[in-house]
Amino acid sequence: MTRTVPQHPQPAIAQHPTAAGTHRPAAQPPGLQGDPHPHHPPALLLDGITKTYKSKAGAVDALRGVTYHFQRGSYTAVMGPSGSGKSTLLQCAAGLDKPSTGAVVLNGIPLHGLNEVALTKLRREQMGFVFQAYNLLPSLTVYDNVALPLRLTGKRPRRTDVHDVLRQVGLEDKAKRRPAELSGGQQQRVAIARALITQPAVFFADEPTGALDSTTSRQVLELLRTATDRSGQTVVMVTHDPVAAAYADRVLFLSDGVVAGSLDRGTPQQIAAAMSDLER
Ligand SMILES: Nc1ncnc2c1ncn2[C@@H]1O[C@H](COP(=O)(O)OP(=O)(O)OP(=O)(O)O)[C@@H](O)[C@H]1O
Repeated sequence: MTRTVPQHPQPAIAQHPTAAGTHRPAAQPPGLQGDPHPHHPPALLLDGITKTYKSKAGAVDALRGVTYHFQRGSYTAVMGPSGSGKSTLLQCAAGLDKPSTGAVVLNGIPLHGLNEVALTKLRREQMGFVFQAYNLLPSLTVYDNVALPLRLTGKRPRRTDVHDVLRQVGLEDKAKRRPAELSGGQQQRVAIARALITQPAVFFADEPTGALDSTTSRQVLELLRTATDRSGQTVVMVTHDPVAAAYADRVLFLSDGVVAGSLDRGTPQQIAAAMSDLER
């Protein structure tokens, strides 16, 4: 894939003309649809997804037609103003919520064709989750927290595999501790080890560094970077932080429920400038 680094003060992102100030579902131009590959299915395909939340206060169109190909081994940050649909996109992409229309296809498997049991199985086997709340089980040791996803899929975790992922996140010596005995950054690294153990095709990360200081944030972001560079895994990460987003190959900007633009290999400064253009 050719990467271009736009030089500010040129426009940092190519904005889609219908993205702002309109509530019509907008067909995205091909340039904003990721990188369709003629021979390999993308790790994750969002195909024209919309999401409308209905409540007593009325309907909210959180996503208004998003088509995007996340290629295998890519690391994509999703950014956008508050309320632009980032969390909704992640929830739909990970099968935690259903789009109102459109399809989500993971490794060639359409999620809408699966019942709850099959969806849960696919999620456990092919997706890894790293969220701001670490969601570790407090009564289990670090070792058992990391081994849990394998146990849930009925596999017997091999000690060497658990120790191997703990070593990757630099916590081999903490295997017998409980989460409450670790710092926030260490807990997040346990959460990453737990996501790594099943070797998922796609990692979904929602503000993974939101609660961390800059040193531990860097460690966590580098671990996700390594997952793509060494193992060809795919990362989709929602973040508000331009420094975190700069670890990605590409930043995808959402605005008002549509893809408003993208920026490849941007520096934190370029990403921040693009964000403020979007919020203007
Ligand atoms: N369960 C829900 N019921 C009704 N409306 C919702 C629900 N969840 C989200 N929304 C609305 O959908 C829109 C998109 O929300 P979403 O949480 O996806 O945005 P976001 O970009 O992740 O925002 P933030 O950066 O503030 O977390 C917002 O207008 C929000 O109010």
